[in-house]
Amino acid sequence: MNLTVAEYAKHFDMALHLQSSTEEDIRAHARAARSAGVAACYTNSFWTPVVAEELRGSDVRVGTAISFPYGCTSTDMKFAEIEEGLRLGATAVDMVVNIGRLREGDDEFTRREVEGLVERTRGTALSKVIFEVCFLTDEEIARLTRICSDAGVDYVKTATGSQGFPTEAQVQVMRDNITNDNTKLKVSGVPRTFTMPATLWMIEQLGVSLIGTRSAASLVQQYAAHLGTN
Ligand SMILES: O=C[C@H](O)COP(=O)(O)O
Repeated sequence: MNLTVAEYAKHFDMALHLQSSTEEDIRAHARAARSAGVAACYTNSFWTPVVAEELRGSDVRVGTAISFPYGCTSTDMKFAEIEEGLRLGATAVDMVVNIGRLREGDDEFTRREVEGLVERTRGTALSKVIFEVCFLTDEEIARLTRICSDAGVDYVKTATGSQGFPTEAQVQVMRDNITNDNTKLKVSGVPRTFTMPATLWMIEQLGVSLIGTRSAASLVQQYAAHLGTN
């Protein structure tokens, strides 16, 4: 594929979702994301205005995470959190689905949440739905992927990074159940020790469009060094 460093960087969403983060931690995270030239810089929604301020004038999207990490706040709370995030400058919105309702087979409930995200973000921000595949069967992963893709979600996303790691087989189930060209694949929740060559394999062989990780800036540096030695 021979990606340039800038092209490689745009395959990353850099995320910092730690309860202990101070405002200075968040500002440093946003500055590092800006300097690395990643696709988006994510935090929990409280920090959205701070990230928006740090990223002003750059092409790095302001990412906000909704009902993160458990996904079990009420639907109205999720929608209010999305609307506030957009008002405060978010240009990419990742929402965790209600895993329990999905496992119960309540597709109508799931569809309503997912469609609510798409309606609110359309034309303003990218929409991404977070699954937490470690809790789901392949059938549930396939069903949720189809619901998201049919609803017009921009990205289906494997995990929050706070629970189990997604497997390659689970990523393939997601990829194989995307129903149209508009929905892409974001892999996150991968082991924090994963390597730059592993990210290239995900992008080039597994059909992954975005990788969500706190390690994004370091991976971009590793890729630049790798190109420098080739
Ligand atoms: O949204 C989730 C994050 O991209 C996960 O990143 P992390 O596993 O490095 O915390």
